[in-house]
Amino acid sequence: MDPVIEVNHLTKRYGATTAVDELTFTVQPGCVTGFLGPNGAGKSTTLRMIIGLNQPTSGSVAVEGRPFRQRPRGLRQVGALLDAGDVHGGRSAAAHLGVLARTNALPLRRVDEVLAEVGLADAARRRIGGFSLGMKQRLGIAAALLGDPPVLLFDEPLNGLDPEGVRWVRDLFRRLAAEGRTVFVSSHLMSEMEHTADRLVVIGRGRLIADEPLAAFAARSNGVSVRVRTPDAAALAESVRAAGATVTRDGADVLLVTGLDSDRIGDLAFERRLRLHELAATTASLERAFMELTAESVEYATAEAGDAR
Ligand SMILES: Nc1ncnc2c1ncn2[C@@H]1O[C@H](COP(=O)(O)OP(=O)(O)OP(=O)(O)O)[C@@H](O)[C@H]1O
Repeated sequence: MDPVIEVNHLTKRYGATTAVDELTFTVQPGCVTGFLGPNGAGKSTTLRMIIGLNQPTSGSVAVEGRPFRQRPRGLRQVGALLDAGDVHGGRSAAAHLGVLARTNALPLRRVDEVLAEVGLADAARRRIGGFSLGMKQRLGIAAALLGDPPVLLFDEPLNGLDPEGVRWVRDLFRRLAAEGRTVFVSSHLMSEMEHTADRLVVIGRGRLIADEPLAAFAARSNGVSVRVRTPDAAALAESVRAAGATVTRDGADVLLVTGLDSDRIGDLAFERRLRLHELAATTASLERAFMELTAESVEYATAEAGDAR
């Protein structure tokens, strides 16, 4: 499938600060892509350039093959939640969305539809000023959905949501992706992305660190482990060792495997007709992969700054 968002050698400088540095990646439709990086890595700046709110210093961005324009059909092409706090507190939720619908030539019935979709139907007439951060996030998501767009960008959408809200957002993103839309979601926390994203674009200091499926990202890190529960532990341990992995036994039926990803372990078990009762990359290892890889980028950036002197 053709990529929907194409970021090509994108660079943004603010004076001496290079916020985004020669970034190149693509985002595909039909899946949730996480845009991950530590604070200040350049995620918001990149998202703003994708929708034309910031101009690149150099490089380019295309959405569905050409630079994105807000008008005339912007909200029908791309919906974005960039800053949930950036709303007029004196307006009601319905009035806020009503203004957006009118100024973008969208049918007013969409206002009630999206408010219902994000669970704010009962709060439609309340002033936004009295909303919790979680409700503002829901309202921002409603605004992104207003034009029923094929492309959706969300900057830190899980901020301020309670656990029920987080689950709801994850389900919503999955559904939007299953409908064939392009869903690009930023976060600075791997723990938020590991149950949300299918693919990851990871950046550090404005530079690309990884662009791959979540499982491949986990497997790249040294020391990443996959937890396997199997009644055939001894036989499976032998097979994965033979394939080059390191195995630690954790009780009678649990193996912790490093050096092979879960896809490969599952395939090996299938080939040897060994039973798997559980197969999961461990949470800590994904977080560790992220920390290791972003730490490397920081060292790299520092070394390079030294070279330039
Ligand atoms: N308008 C601006 N003027 C000057 N510097 C800026 C501006 N916007 C961003 N920056 C700088 O660019 C870098 C990247 O910022 P950006 O907000 O894009 O990062 P981020 O990954 O979204 O981080 P966070 O998760 O903290 O929002 C930071 O060093 C930031 O201070």
